[in-house]
Amino acid sequence: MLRVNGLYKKYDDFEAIKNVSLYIPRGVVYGLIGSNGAGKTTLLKTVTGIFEKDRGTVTLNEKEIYENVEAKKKIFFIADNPYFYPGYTVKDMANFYKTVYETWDEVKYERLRGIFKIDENKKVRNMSKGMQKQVAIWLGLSTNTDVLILDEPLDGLDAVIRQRVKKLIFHEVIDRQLTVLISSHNLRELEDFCDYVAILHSGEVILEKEVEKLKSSIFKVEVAFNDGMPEELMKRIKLIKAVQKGRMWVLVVEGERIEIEKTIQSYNPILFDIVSLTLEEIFMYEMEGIGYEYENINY
Ligand SMILES: Nc1ncnc2c1ncn2[C@@H]1O[C@H](COP(=O)(O)OP(=O)(O)OP(=O)(O)O)[C@@H](O)[C@H]1O
Repeated sequence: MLRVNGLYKKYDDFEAIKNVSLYIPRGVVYGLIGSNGAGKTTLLKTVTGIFEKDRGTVTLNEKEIYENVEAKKKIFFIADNPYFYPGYTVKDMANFYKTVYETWDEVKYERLRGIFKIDENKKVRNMSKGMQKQVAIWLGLSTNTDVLILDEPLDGLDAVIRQRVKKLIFHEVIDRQLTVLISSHNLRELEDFCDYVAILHSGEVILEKEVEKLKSSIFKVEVAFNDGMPEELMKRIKLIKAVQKGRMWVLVVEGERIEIEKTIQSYNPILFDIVSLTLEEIFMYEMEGIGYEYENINY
């Protein structure tokens, strides 16, 4: 598993990463969300050892990654603007990675060639940005490393390719317990893809949660009663937010769905509906709860 503990990274006097700790178990997809300038790229490049850290530890299976060639061979990093050697074709890059990563899987490379449908004899730098991203993902998956770290890999890819890439990565997670750390601006993009999500804001992790737990622990309720909202009910449920719209109340409630239903139904509402929230809505309410102005964060 990948563990980041008390990580700090400065650019001169500017502290871009402040005391970040993450625990990423093997075989999960871990999403890192943050607005422009939140520190995602800095964090990922510091985790992979491209940038030197100022403080803290980053370990893979309890072994420090910094200046540890063996540990680094288990990780493949796809940058937001992936680097390719000048004049190199996809095939040339593949041959280069073959010499670096002992885990390189030629059969997978060939299989993915059929999926991405990109000419392996074309110079990568002459390709469009989206195609270059696809090449990076194609090569990254072919290295067959234990860990794949991706900085906004889906940006610049069209909707069909985005789904295809997600599916390919997902299969690797299921089939061989690949561990994925992926950054994005977009909660909606990662909603159906991640097991865990963390929000980075001004270099700090302000929220980290397991997606399934989150989604099964917070609900939106629309409810109305003949004689108004019973005061006692408000005390019996864990209320995050309550908004009155005429006779109807919209409540955001934390807890088990069945328990919430049972409690509210016991007051004989004349209207009652309970729905799950999107990840974006959950984060919005959670962050309001811890005092962050979500609107100002603008993910
Ligand atoms: N080389 C650098 N020198 C000085 N400051 C830097 C450098 N690189 C990044 N920063 C600053 O560090 C902060 C975090 O930048 P970073 O690129 O890590 O954010 P990000 O979350 O990846 O942003 P984006 O979503 O826009 O790519 C920003 O305030 C940025 O201006």
